[in-house]
Amino acid sequence: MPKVLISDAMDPKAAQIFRERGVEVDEITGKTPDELIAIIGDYDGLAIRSSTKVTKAILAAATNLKVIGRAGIGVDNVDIPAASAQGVVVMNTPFGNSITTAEHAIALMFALARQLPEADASTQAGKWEKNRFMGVELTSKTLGLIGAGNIGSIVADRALGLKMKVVAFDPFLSPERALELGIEKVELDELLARADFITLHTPLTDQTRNILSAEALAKTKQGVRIINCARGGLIDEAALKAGLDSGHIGGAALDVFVQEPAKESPLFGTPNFVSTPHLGASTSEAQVNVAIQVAEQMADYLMSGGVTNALNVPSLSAEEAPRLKPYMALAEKLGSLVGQLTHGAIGRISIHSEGAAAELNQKPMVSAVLAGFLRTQTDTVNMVNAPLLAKERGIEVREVRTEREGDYHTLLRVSVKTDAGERSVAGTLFGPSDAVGAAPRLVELFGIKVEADLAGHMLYVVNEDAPGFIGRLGSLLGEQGVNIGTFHLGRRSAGGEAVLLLSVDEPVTAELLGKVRALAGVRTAMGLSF
Ligand SMILES: NC(=O)C1=CN([C@@H]2O[C@H](COP(=O)(O)OP(=O)(O)OC[C@H]3O[C@@H](n4cnc5c(N)ncnc54)[C@H](O)[C@@H]3O)[C@@H](O)[C@H]2O)C=CC1
Ligand SMILES: O=C(O)CCC(=O)C(=O)O
Repeated sequence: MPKVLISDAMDPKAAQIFRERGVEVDEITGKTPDELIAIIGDYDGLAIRSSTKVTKAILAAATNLKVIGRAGIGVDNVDIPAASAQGVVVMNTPFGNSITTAEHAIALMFALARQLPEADASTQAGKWEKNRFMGVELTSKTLGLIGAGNIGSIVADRALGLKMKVVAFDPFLSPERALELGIEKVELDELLARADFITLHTPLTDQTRNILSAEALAKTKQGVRIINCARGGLIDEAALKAGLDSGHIGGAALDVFVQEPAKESPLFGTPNFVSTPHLGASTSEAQVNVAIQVAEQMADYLMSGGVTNALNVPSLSAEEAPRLKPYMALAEKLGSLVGQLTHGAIGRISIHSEGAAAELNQKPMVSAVLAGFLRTQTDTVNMVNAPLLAKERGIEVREVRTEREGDYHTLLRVSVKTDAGERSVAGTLFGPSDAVGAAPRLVELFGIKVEADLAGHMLYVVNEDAPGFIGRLGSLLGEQGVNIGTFHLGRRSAGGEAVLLLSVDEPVTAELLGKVRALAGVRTAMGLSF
């Protein structure tokens, strides 16, 4: 039974769903990195929010880990390249807390417009300072949106409802989408010059880090009010403090900080500064949503191989997974076969699906071919890191589909291009037509028709097609005490090149290969394993 660790506070629904789905679950929160390193080796899955930092060191200790599930959106607390290199799937729940976070941004905008936190503190201190707290209306003001994705577009919708004008800077926002949202797409400098309020809704990336730098803040309108419910690091906090102190910035509200938890900050105590402790996603509705979603996604993956909302591997629904399973087995075997039979640098791998195979999700099959191929070179490859490793090795990967059926109802062909030219192998599935339960079968090897199961240990021989050869080989194997399980034969033309694929009970030894190669008519002989 797979085992999951929930290492951050999460709605109890998550643990309930894991158990209902047959996944064992431990909830152990508040561990230090070293304490986590000591226990993580026991788990197949790790469910987190933002507190657990999944570093390289933690991943190195996570020898059984298959999936990390983030109950939320931002995954900047996970070392995704390290997870991918280790073959660990990283998933998030992209929509479960968007409304809640957008509402928090709107709440903070109101808090700034009417100085609510300071007015509250003053009133409860018995001061009744009616003249001190003069606010501004939101109606007709311009809201500058940096990032108009899921959360940004909900903020825009709410702001339009408040009769604000919304301008947005987002290089990936299409003009059609801007029109649909009823907002104006602008460049960053124009947004800075026009906005009365600025709200940030981008991930923290190399491009967005310090997007509100000292220089950018200097371009903002006098009295601008700034809200950040996305990530610390998007705003230069020292420059923000200087802008608030000088009065150029009329107010700032931060839910997120460069250093979290933010137990101290030069910004604390600054007039017109409002803060919350990364509460953007903290509503009961959002927490139930993300807990249910993360547990369902992780359980799907651990129990049936379904992949949803993964950031480092193509999606594969739990319904698709059983249909694709035999194809992935076929793809992996074909990849492994070409990997074992090909020597020298590979420039390109092409994966061509024909007939029924072409109607399926190709990405998992491509990953399986690459994993099978690369496993002949490295032990640390799997479906998750195979595309990455192929890229690192400079292998171009091509995907071709032909929906029309050829000789077979369904076919996968894997071709590799090396300095010596391009060669291909092809396989099909035998068995039920919906593929569930069907068995992989090799049908073509380097242009020669041959029918073989690729399983266990095999002897591969290329020889000249001449009378007596099979007898000589059979006698040799008998003398060497090698038991033949299955025997498959194919030839390019009568008297031309022939291939033999024999399944044998034990791995083919170097000594046996030497003797086979010494037989008259043998061009190549190799041992294969699947
Ligand atoms: N405070 C909190 O508790 C929460 C914070 N978040 C944060 O909010 C962020 C946004 O979430 P979503 O809207 O769901 O993400 P999203 O991926 O739907 O939207 C992000 C938008 O940022 C845009 N973007 C990317 N690079 C940009 C750049 N250089 N300049 C301008 N725009 C750029 C993208 O095109 C995209 O439209 C998350 O990455 C997460 O860090 C999310 C949930 C809760
Ligand atoms: O889990 C949380 O409280 C934080 C949510 C968040 O920052 C996110 O989903 O990106």
